[in-house]
Amino acid sequence: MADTAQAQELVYLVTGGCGFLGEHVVRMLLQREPRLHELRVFDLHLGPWLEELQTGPVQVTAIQGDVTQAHEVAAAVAGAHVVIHTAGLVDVFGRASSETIHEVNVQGTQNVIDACVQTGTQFLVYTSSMEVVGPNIKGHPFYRGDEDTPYEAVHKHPYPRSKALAEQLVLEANGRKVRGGRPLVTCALRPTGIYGEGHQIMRDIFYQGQRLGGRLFRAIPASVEHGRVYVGNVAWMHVLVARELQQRGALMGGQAYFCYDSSPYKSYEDFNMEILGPCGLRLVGTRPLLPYWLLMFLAVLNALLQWLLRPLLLYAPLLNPYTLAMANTTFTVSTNKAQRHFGYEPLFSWEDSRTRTIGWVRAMDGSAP
Ligand SMILES: NC(=O)C1=CN([C@@H]2O[C@H](COP(=O)(O)OP(=O)(O)OC[C@H]3O[C@@H](n4cnc5c(N)ncnc54)[C@H](O)[C@@H]3O)[C@@H](O)[C@H]2O)C=CC1
Ligand SMILES: C[C@H](CCCC(C)(C)O)[C@H]1CC[C@H]2[C@@H]3[C@H](O)CC4=CC(=O)CC[C@]4(C)[C@H]3CC[C@]12C
Repeated sequence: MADTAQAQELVYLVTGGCGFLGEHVVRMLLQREPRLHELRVFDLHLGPWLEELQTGPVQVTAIQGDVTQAHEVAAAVAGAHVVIHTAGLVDVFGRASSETIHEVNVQGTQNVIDACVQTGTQFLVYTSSMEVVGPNIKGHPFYRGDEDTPYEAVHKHPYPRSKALAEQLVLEANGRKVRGGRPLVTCALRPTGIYGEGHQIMRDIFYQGQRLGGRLFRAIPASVEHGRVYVGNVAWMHVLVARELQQRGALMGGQAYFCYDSSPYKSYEDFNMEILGPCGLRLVGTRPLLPYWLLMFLAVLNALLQWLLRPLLLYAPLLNPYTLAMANTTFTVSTNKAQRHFGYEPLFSWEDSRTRTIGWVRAMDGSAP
């Protein structure tokens, strides 16, 4: 818990604070932000675990609310010094309509910016995504790139399009005068594929492997590298950015930073096996068992089935043309911008990150739905 010897004066708001990343940000703030007086956790769905946080020295205020409702956002933001905006609709599987994704990710973000301006909150950290850059639908590799690497970003899918628009809104809002006359200071963090305790897709793939008798079948060439970053390090980066933005606004305001750590560069499936292998799963095949054209055919079939079945039920498998293209395109980051601008070093080594995630998966063993 926070070091109570330091003055506890700050009020933070975390939107989406009950999500996968949001929960880690909330817990990290309580452990590593000694100046915290009140932590507001805003989410559409509040988690029961918030109850156990009420006993510490920091006042934890749970706010059930919707970022698409401007008045709810303004009420939550009023009086906060810092907003960490992680709330978002993460959907690349066709569960939600493109209008809903836009409403939550873009209009929701605009509401957060407006609320900061109206109520006088000066510091805003936005959880963006690697997807604001790529991979693009042309399959161009982004190999060990940084924030300045030129890349043809083409956003056809509603999720990356919404994240790119929202990031642009946040970065362009830097410098706007908030109530009281001070400038708004904003920045954006761009995680690559996050993994760690609570990762829903890892959970789904683990259960899928168990149903298949402890096996997964290789679909992606091992040569395709996919950037991954541990959730604890992403949360730590948010805490650090929020703190340093208050001191180094001139340097950091209006900037975007990739989230990175020492997790190895591997294909999506080989990386998952670093975690799922020690949990009893095996990846069958050194090469994809099905040719790419057949996988694409199945992906298109899934998309067609999704469309046909929509009036009756929601069919949203992992494989669709977009996820196949993503998994098949190299996208890895190599940068030290966060270290240069605000002294970021990963809090968790790769070994720690892996061990913690393996422990979480093992604890699920036997509880398959
Ligand atoms: N999971 C990943 O690999 C990556 C995630 N991100 C970004 O990180 C952020 C958090 O993502 P995750 O934790 O993975 O997703 P998540 O789905 O676990 O968390 C999102 C949270 O936002 C809340 N939320 C959704 N709509 C809301 C609304 N209208 N009003 C209030 N709250 C709402 C949800 O209830 C949920 O608790 C998102 O902005 C996402 O775009 C970025 C890069 C990678
Ligand atoms: C689900 C995909 C893997 C499917 C493998 C297949 C086709 C054989 O069944 C995942 C591959 C890449 C993932 C995405 C990537 O890590 C970047 C992301 C960033 C975000 O902001 C949100 C999550 C995601 C879109 C992530 C989603 C799962 C994959 C598409």
